[in-house]
Amino acid sequence: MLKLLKGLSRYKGTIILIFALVFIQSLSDVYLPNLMSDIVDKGVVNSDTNYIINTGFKMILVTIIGGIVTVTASYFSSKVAMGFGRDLRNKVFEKVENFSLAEFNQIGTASLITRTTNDITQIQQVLMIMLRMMLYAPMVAIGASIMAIKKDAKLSLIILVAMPILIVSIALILKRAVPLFKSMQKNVDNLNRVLRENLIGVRVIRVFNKVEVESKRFEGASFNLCDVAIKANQTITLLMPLMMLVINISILAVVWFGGVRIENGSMQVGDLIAFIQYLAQIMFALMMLSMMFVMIPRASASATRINEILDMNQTLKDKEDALKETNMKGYVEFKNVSFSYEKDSEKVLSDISFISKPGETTAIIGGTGSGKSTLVKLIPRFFDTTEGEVLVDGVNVKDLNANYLREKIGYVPQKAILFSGSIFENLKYGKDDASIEDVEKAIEIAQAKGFVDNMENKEETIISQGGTNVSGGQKQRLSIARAIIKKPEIYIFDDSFSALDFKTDKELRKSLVDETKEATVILVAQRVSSVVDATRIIVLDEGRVVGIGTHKELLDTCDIYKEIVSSQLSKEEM
Ligand SMILES: Nc1ncnc2c1ncn2[C@@H]1O[C@H](COP(=O)(O)OP(=O)(O)OP(=O)(O)O)[C@@H](O)[C@H]1O
Repeated sequence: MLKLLKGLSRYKGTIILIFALVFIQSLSDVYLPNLMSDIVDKGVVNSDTNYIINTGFKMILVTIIGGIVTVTASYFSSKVAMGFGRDLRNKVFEKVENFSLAEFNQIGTASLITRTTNDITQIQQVLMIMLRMMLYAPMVAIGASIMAIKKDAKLSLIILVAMPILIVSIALILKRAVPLFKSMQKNVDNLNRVLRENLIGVRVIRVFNKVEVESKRFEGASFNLCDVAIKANQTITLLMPLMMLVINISILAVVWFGGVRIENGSMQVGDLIAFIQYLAQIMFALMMLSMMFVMIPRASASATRINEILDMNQTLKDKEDALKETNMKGYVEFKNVSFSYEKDSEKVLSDISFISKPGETTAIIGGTGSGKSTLVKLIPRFFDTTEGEVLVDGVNVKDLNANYLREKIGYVPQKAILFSGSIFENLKYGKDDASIEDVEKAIEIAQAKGFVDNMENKEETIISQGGTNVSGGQKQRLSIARAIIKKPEIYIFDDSFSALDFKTDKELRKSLVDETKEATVILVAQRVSSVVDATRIIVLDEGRVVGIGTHKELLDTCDIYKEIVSSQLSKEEM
């Protein structure tokens, strides 16, 4: 937590101001009972109305000052806490944006969302209270103790007895509550995960009639969180009655012994009234401190979770001398590349080597799970190779600046992703300064013109969140258009034509020929018709290259390719 709080340094001035205000607030709070006792002992006892009025005005003045500084301190502490939360959220977001897919896998999307929202809110809340109470509570406890001793040292022995009882009870309650609060965060994570899966998979859940099963799963996660939250809060609510009991018994003792001392003439009535107020102040200060101690461990659990993200070793970080320039354009080379998703786990790709030059199309075909998508993901460096090298323009992608590398690539993922916003905005993702003409041209090449023109607002039509208001094939064509508009040196189509009908697939490939003639095209496909014209076809089987060549060559040399082809084409077509 302390490590995170270092980020507060930019608010140093405001924090000093808050502490100064809180200092004045505590002085005014401790001073008020003293004035009260003066009114009774000097004003009421001597029937001195002037003294009562003057001191009364003084009390009003001190109260007004106290009120103003309290409100101002609250205002500034909220400002600092919210600003700090905003900075931290941005920092976490920036870090996550640069995560490799492996790091996403490691923490999980649901947990990343909880950490960026709920966990940071915990820290914000505790910070706001800390800024106000960290100084105020000890100041009031010490100030009120000194004043109480000054009023009557012997009666202060009651405080000496009550305080340890209170402190031990608080400590016992916290010992039980803190682990419960820590586990609450884990349960929030779990609830988010289940909710997210349910929202994304709602159609599948309905069609498989699993609504009830999923409701139960959600209920389970929800009840778990509820149980822990109830237990934690039940434990904490014990604090209040317990403290009130100790405070009230102490007040009773003070009134009892104070009464005896007044009768003896060793104490004045006003002092007794002030003493009771000081006692209450001390006890409430302790209560505030204990509340802070409840919140700090919960926030520190959140801080640990946030630090986990901030400290994460970014495996795909750019080297300091990463290149931002190359002599060649659009060359892709795999040199004995092997890859496994996790250390020591089975290889998903083994010993892959090939070269693809501008003007050439390299198609990758193979059964499901044979490693096709994994292979193309190594080119924009979503992952690093386990063995061997991936070279772009003759340079190992590890030595290239990531932005520079990705600027060269137009990547169309297997699962088309569109963002909420207009079609125009979505396509401009490929090129910031794209004109409407650029967009229209890209739409035409991607065979999307037909359906875009039929939409009421054409390119200005709004795509809803997750692209749910366009069909799978339309989404694919728009994401192809987004890559085309970029005019990249390297096109990567990861099974990007799978949702298109044969006719559109054919027309799209035809129109792409012209557009991509100076670029390198790497194309993953399941359909033979999509790969027959490729310069070279790589046949993958369980991560290994079992054939490489043109359609004709492979028909003669590669049995697996022959099998794939014969399952899709008639003898005449072959
Ligand atoms: N993020 C990941 N973490 C761990 N393993 C993965 C991950 N992604 C894929 N794999 C595994 O890697 C292997 C190859 O997957 P890949 O997606 O590259 O296959 P593919 O040939 O593209 O399949 P498909 O044609 O079905 O899309 C599979 O066995 C898969 O289980």
